[in-house]
Amino acid sequence: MLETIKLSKSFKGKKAVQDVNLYLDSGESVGLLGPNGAGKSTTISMISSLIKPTAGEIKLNGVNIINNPEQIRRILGVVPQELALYEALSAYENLKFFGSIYKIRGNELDKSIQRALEIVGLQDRQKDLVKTFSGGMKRRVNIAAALLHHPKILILDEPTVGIDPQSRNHILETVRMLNKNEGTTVMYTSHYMEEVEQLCDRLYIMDHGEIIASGTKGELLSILSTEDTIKVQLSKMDDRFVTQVKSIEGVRKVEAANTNLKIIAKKGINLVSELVYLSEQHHIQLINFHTENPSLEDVFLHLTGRTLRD
Ligand SMILES: Nc1ncnc2c1ncn2[C@@H]1O[C@H](COP(=O)(O)OP(=O)(O)OP(=O)(O)O)[C@@H](O)[C@H]1O
Repeated sequence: MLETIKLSKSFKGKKAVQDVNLYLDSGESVGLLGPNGAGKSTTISMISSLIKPTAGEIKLNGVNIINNPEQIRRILGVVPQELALYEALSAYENLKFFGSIYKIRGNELDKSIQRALEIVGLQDRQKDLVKTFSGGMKRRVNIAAALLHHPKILILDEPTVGIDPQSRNHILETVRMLNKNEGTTVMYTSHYMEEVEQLCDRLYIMDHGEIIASGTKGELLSILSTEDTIKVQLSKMDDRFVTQVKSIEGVRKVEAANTNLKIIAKKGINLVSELVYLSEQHHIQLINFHTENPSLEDVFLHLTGRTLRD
């Protein structure tokens, strides 16, 4: 349905997005995951025709639409990261304004607004001024605005950043419902691994402007099929101990937080005896020790050497 080929963008010579190839099939829910500054918003802005790529193509059903953005605007709903609402107007009035941008008018506009408000669960607050809304409710109005023209594809740019858990769950539920029940194709960017795990059939992992991995959750996890993730709780933390753990043969990464260690190591190495030996030397007790199934966070750590929120 939608495809980017070697999509790239530089700002004043600095590369923000480079050679991004991704596709979106009809009815899919696809996640774009990456830390701050990875290039997610820039990629989405190019797909939404808000900014022009420096190079590359964006194809809608096989046709390059970079110089013909009207085609994609008709079928695309975009929920940007920044809120774009008039605080002094009611939710209904805000949506009326957005509807006029899409050139929807009269009875049809009213029906579209009521449907969108129902989807985001704000029908009973439609007459209230936006300035009385919580951050999460404002974001839900933003989502409603993107739904007014019944888009086939919905792109959401980190829609749950900085909002209360209740609104967050509401938004996740709304996106899931639109995708599963209404057949809306979804592209969802986030740096919350658990959100894309819950919502998305397929993922792209982005870092420093490039796609560094893609696939279903299972496919991405299989990248780590040669590694174990071991969590250890210590009686106290000691930097010299951590340094020595890092140097054990087969240990690939060690993360320390408070008195806990997360160790990623080659499958099959005898880590227990090494840890027991080192902990005795440093007068540290091993309080707890268990091997975990790897998560997508671990895949990201493996690929980049950093955690998603570094
Ligand atoms: N208008 C701009 N002018 C200059 N540099 C920009 C502009 N927009 C983005 N960048 C740079 O491009 C890179 C990618 O930014 P982008 O906002 O796309 O990342 P992101 O993955 O969406 O991060 P975030 O989660 O923080 O929004 C960053 O280094 C950013 O500073």
